[in-house]
Amino acid sequence: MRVRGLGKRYGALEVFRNIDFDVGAREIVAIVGPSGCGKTTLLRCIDGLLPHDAGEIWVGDQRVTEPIAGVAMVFQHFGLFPWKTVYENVAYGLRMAGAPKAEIERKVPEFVKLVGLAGFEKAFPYQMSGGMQQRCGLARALAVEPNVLLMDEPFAAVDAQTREILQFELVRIWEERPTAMIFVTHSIEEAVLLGHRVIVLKGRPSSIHETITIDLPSPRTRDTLRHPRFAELRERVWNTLMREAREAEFVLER
Ligand SMILES: Nc1ncnc2c1ncn2[C@@H]1O[C@H](COP(=O)(O)OP(=O)(O)OP(=O)(O)O)[C@@H](O)[C@H]1O
Repeated sequence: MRVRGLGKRYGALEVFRNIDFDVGAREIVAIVGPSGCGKTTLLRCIDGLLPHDAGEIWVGDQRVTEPIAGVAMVFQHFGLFPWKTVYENVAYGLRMAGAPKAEIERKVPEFVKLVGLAGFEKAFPYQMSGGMQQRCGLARALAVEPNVLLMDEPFAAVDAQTREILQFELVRIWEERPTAMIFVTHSIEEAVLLGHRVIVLKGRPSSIHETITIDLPSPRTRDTLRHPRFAELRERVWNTLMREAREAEFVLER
């Protein structure tokens, strides 16, 4: 997918401008930036949920001007229907995409299993931990087999231990089902651990300040965290961000 010259404003507030980047079909691009720089807004534009004011978004040969089937989103607060079971939540995305009944019946168990929720098909969100709910959110997004998967701080609402488990689960799942992925996070460590490239947004209105290639071996594992290059790259992103953060007096999670 590609984004060219993208700009967005909310009335008088210009959020970002001149955003240009590509995401390869098997690439994870992480986006970091100070709070309020427009990361969620950018994802919602790419999802077609929000109109953009300038530029273009292309998924394959399809221009995004409204929600399209090839793009799926995983939300920070899971975005599950509380009155629907795991099975029904995962089926929902497929139903919305117009999938026939037989396909839904085949795919839901497949993707529930892929995210490690087999046996929980009949559970409701309130009966599950945050981590399990996010696995369900991931299954729902993946079941439509999107060309682009958008992740908006997907692990921010779970505890630190669960977050670490889910990060490596995501690596495992992505290795099985690679897609283009845009991963928004406040955590520099998470961006470097998961991303093949990290985009740093800055300024008001924000734009891309730097794109850092994460040349760490894949698949990423817990050993990646101890790789000397990991520390170097984390410092590089940190320094880039903190320079901006100090200027703007933002506080960032390291
Ligand atoms: N619907 C809206 N109407 C008006 N302004 C908005 C709206 N949504 C967001 N904003 C503003 O646009 C800017 C970007 O918001 P956005 O949530 O995209 O930033 P973010 O980088 O995702 O923030 P955070 O890291 O805190 O989640 C902020 O100044 C925010 O207050």
